Amino acid sequence: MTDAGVVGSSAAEPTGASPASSVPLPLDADFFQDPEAVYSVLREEGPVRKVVFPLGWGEAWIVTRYEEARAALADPRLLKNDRVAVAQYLDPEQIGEFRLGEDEGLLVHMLSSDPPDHTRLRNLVNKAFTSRRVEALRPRIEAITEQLLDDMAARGANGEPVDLIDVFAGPLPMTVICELLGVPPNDRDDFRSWCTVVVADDLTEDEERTASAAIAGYLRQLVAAKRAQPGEDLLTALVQARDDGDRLDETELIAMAFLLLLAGHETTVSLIGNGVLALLRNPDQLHRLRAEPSLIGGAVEEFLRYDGPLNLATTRFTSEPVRLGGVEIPRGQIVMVSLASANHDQRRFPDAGRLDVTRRSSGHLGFGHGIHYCVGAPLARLEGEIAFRRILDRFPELALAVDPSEVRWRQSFVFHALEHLPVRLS
Ligand code: HEM
Repeated sequence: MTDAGVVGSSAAEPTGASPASSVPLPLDADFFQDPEAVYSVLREEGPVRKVVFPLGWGEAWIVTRYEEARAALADPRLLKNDRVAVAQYLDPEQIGEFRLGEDEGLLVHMLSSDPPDHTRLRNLVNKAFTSRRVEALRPRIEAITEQLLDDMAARGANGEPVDLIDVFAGPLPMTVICELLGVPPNDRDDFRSWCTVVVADDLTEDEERTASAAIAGYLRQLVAAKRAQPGEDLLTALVQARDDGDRLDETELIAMAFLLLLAGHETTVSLIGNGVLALLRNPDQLHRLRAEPSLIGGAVEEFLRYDGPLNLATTRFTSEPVRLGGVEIPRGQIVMVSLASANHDQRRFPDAGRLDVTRRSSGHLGFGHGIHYCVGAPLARLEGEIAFRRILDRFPELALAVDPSEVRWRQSFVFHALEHLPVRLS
């Protein structure tokens, strides 16, 4: 990587380079602590520009303004299926590092499919995540929340610091999605640790293959167990859909389970963690929310906009030249849409850098947009609403247990997630 035109190694300096000449994107330790410092520069330069990702990921186009990001997410010329892309127009070298779990078939899921496969796969689970079906989970989610907060209270008694991610924000969504899919309690820790490995950005090929093989092997066994002994869970329903008809094949079934489990917990952890941190850093907003709990639903949307769990949307490829915000992206290019940047675009959200729990944040891109819009959004919203309501109610003296500058973000291009969130309850 050269120094020429580095965006944001001093993030304040615009590059002046044309959108078609690539500049290295400084996704270094500083970036993860404050992505907005880089995005604000990129956004002012233009809506779209070509960049080089570190760690040998190669070149891609990054979309940073709201209008263009929304348009890109809904553009049918931007495809998701990299197997088709490689077969038809993409240099396999180009996307080497943008793949995950390919050898094990974990990738043949809806989020890396295009219509008609995407439509077929999504239709199999759409119904399980409608607002009405999800609302039926409320009592169970409340019970899990209460139990976890009891544990947290016990650990935090006498003013001891507790890690909110470890004891609450992590286990809540993991327990909910595992119960929904029918993953036995004893297997959950293993699954979570494989997932943590598989989503890391700096894996060697060997590490990635080992983690993907462990996940795929485990899920194959789980599917076999559901066949032998059907349950009342979503995975059993998917196994039956596979066996009763021709609606998905065995590899797609495993990949679907992987996607739902991974997407179902990796992100919601950060809705809770990032949201609690945002409130603790903005005491006026915390007071407002405590005084008016009816604002919590809207506040969850604002957390998703202000410091959402995903930095970038997943990889897309141009199947033909695409003009976006006046910039021509040639055919066969990788396009990364920055959800975090779009959600901070002043053109769409005035005073975007300010947390405002009364803001009308609808239209934010935290759950994506277009046909891949998050299928689990109703579940994530419900978990978020319950989590914030109960945390604020039970811990009126909740405070950060470290200086705000000591809070560290995980080094991940895609996820915007805290490593830990040490808090005191009293
Ligand atoms: C706050 C929590 C969550 C956030 C911020 C989030 C965000 C997103 C985003 C941005 C996308 C689109 C990615 C893209 O277009 O590249 C997506 C897709 C998806 N999400 Fe979520 N998600 C969350 C929770 C969940 C949960 C709880 C589930 C549960 C099953 C889930 C399942 C999925 C699935 C299956 C897709 C793929 C949809 C498709 O391709 O049609 N997500 N999510």
